[in-house]
Amino acid sequence: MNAKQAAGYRAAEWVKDGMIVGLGTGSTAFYAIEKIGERVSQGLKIKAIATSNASEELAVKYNIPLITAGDVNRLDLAIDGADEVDPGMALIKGGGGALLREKLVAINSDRFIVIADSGKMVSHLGKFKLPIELVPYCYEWTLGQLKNRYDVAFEMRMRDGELYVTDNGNYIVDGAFGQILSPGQLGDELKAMTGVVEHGLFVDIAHTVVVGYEDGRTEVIEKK
Ligand SMILES: O=C(CO)[C@H](O)[C@H](O)COP(=O)(O)O
Repeated sequence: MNAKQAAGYRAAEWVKDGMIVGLGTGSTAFYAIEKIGERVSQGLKIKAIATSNASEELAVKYNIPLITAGDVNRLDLAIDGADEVDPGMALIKGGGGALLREKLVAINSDRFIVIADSGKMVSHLGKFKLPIELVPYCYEWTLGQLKNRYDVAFEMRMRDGELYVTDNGNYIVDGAFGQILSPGQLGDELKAMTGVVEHGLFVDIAHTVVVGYEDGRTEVIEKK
């Protein structure tokens, strides 16, 4: 068992019969989905909503019944990975490009459980480049605004030589902020910029962090 698997499997224990569950995206969320799928095959009765096309495919593969947002008002639980987690449980997410759907699912869940290998735990956010989702229309102007406002390197995310396109049809720019001292303030500023759809700072959203270690141990940290 590796650290991501340990965290994902442990978080899957929170899922109970009758719950509506948000399924995260990425290599750690994969293990949570795998374990939930195993429990569904043993009779667990839940419904789920996926945060990306990739996670939806996994849910289908594991016969996890899926719903859409129109079917429910809120979720009982969401389980998702993170790229960085600070001591106050603020996160950087979006390394896998699913930040918008992930944030929508997380903020509409009664409990948001973050699953992370111990290497994701940091004293300050920002070493991991912050993903920012942009509307494709005139994105060059939005990028220009970002560059004018912040003295950091911004790089449009690419895939196979083309601009990376999210499941929502948007672009992503990654910002090398270095050390983010006020994630809430930076998040508010980014959100206020026309052309920015969403950013990967998740502040005051997580309720629980499950940290996985390489020897298979896990540690559960609850919000104070
Ligand atoms: O935010 C995400 C996807 O948008 C992921 O949760 C994050 O990138 C962590 O991924 P992994 O578990 O593969 O390290």
